Amino acid sequence: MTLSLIFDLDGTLIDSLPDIHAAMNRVLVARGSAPLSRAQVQGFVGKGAPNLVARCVEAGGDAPDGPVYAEVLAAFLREYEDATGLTTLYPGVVAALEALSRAGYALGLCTNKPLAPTMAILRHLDLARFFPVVIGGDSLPQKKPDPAPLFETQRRMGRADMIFIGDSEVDAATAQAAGVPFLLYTEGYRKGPVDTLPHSASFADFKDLPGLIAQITAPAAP
Ligand SMILES: O=C(O)COP(=O)(O)O
Ligand SMILES: [Mg+2]
Repeated sequence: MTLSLIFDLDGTLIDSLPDIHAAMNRVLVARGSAPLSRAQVQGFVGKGAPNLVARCVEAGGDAPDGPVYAEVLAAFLREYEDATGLTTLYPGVVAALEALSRAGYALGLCTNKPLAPTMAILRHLDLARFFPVVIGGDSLPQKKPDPAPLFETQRRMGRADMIFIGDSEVDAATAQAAGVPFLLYTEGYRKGPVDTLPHSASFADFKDLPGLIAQITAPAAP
């Protein structure tokens, strides 16, 4: 078995939005700015913490690249680094990861979330044991949708082929740029309809994932 299964994190394995939203609002309110709604913050998740902060600062009427941005980014990274209490696993994730590792697939993680909070949440939810290779949003100069983080995850895993599994437009674009199959989890933070994202197959329940992967990797009938 030479296949790597590389997973996105936010909106794919975990519902981290409640912690991201709460941490961001603690920072904004402490500065005297208005808090943002959960829907607003959800719309800004996917391209990493610097983009999230730029969009939140902009929503409050400040320049997305000025001194307010720099202060809010530093404060958010501090505030979010170990914010795990409101984050939950999507149903069936652990059983699916156990089944896939038992089946011999190598599992890796490629997220735009910075590495420190990524490792904190993986440990908190006991997911770290599944992922010997983890690439975060600040591990390389490039972030998804640049394919470089995906290729680096695969390189460190030392396997020839990969399937990428994620929830968002950014993940679909990353897989497309890398030229690899993409499985779309439909219950995460996607912005548009499922059929607007290029994908090989989609699933709404992790109990269906092992079967879907077996189907995709099965040799074609003669
Ligand atoms: O932190 C983000 O913006 C998104 O993280 P993800 O790549 O795990 O979805
Ligand atoms: Mg995601």
